[in-house]
Amino acid sequence: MRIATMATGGIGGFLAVRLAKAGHEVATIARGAHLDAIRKHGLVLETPSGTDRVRPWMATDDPAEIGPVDAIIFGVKGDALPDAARACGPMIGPDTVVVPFLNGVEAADRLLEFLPGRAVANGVAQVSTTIAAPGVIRQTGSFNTFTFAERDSRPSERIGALREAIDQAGASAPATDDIERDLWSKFVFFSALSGVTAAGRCRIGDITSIPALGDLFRAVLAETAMIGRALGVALDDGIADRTWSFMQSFPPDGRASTAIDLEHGRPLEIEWVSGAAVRLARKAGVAAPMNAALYALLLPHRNGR
Ligand SMILES: NC(=O)C1=CN([C@@H]2O[C@H](COP(=O)(O)OP(=O)(O)OC[C@H]3O[C@@H](n4cnc5c(N)ncnc54)[C@H](OP(=O)(O)O)[C@@H]3O)[C@@H](O)[C@H]2O)C=CC1
Ligand SMILES: CC(C)(CO)C(=O)C(=O)O
Repeated sequence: MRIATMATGGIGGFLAVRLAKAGHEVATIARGAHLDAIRKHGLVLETPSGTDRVRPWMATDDPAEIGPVDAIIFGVKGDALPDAARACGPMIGPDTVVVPFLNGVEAADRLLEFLPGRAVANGVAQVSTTIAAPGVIRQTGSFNTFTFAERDSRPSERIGALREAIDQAGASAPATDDIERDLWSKFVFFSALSGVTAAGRCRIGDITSIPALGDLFRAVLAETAMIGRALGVALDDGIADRTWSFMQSFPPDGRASTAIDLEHGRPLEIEWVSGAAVRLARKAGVAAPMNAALYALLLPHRNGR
C-alpha cells in the first residue's frame, strides 16, 4: 500500500517504521530537525525488543510532493489538527482513507471541517511512543493496538486492507463493530488518567495505593462513562469498575502523556480531553464536576511555558 504519516511523531513514526519494514511505500511527513534526521539517517524505532531503522519511500514537509495515497495515518496533537488536516489535501484521492488516532473523541468530526467526508474514518490507539530525539521514535512497554473503522463502523475494503497491512507488519489492528464505543472506552480511562496524573502530578502507583486518589480516579471514570451514555454511546454499566480493575495491572510509574507534557512545559491537550468531557456533558445536559475541576486546575498550564 502507499501510506502517508501526517505526521511522523509517536503514533505516525511507530506505524511508519513497522509498515515500511513490511514493504509498504511509506511517505513520512515531518518538519525541522526531525525531518532532516529522517532524510539523513532514516527513521529509527527503539522498542523494548530491539531497534529498527528504515529509509521511508519519501520524507518531506510538503504533501504536494507525495500526491494521492491509499491511507493517511493521522497523528498530531489536538491543537495542530486544523493546519495538518488542511495540508493533507494533495494526498487525498477518490478512495483515500484518513485515520485519526488522536486522544479524545472529537478528531474525526473535527477533520470533517477540512477534508471530504468520504475520506475520513475514525480510530483509537493504545500504545506508548514518543519522539526521543530527531529521527528516533521510542516505545515504552510493548502494548500496541490500533483500532479503526469507517465512521459508521461498517466493514470496507480500504479499512480491511489497512488492518491487514498493520497486522502483517507486527502491530495489532483488531476488527471492531462499534468504533464510537471503542473511542469512548479509551476516553473513559484517559480522561481520568490524563486529568489525575497531570493535575495531581502523580503516577498510577499513587492512584492505586492512596485511597482518596483512587476514589477521585474512579469518580472521573464513572462521570465520563455517564456522559458517553447520555450521548447514546453503547457503554455498559460495568465499564468504570472494569477499567479500574484493569488499571491495577499497569506499571506503577505509568502516567498520561498530558502529565509528561506538563513536566516538560509543553502545551497540553486538555481542550480535547478534560475540556471535551465538560463540553460534551453540557451538550448532553448532564453535570461533569470532576472533569471540570481537573480541567480548571490544568488551564493555567494549557499553553506550556
Ligand atoms: N504517542 C502515543 O503513545 C499516543 C498518542 N496518542 C495521541 O495521538 C496524537 C498524536 O500524538 P503523538 O504522535 O504522540 O504526537 P507527537 O508530538 O509525537 O508527534 C506529532 C508530530 O506532528 C508534527 N506536526 C504537527 N503538525 C504538523 C504539520 N502541519 N506538518 C508537519 N508536521 C506536523 C509535530 O511536529 P512539531 O514538533 O514540529 O510540531 C510532531 O513531530 C495525540 O492526540 C496523542 O494524544 C494516543 C495514544 C498514544
Ligand atoms: C495512556 C496512553 C499511553 C495509552 O495509549 C496514552 O494514550 C497517552 O498517555 O497519551
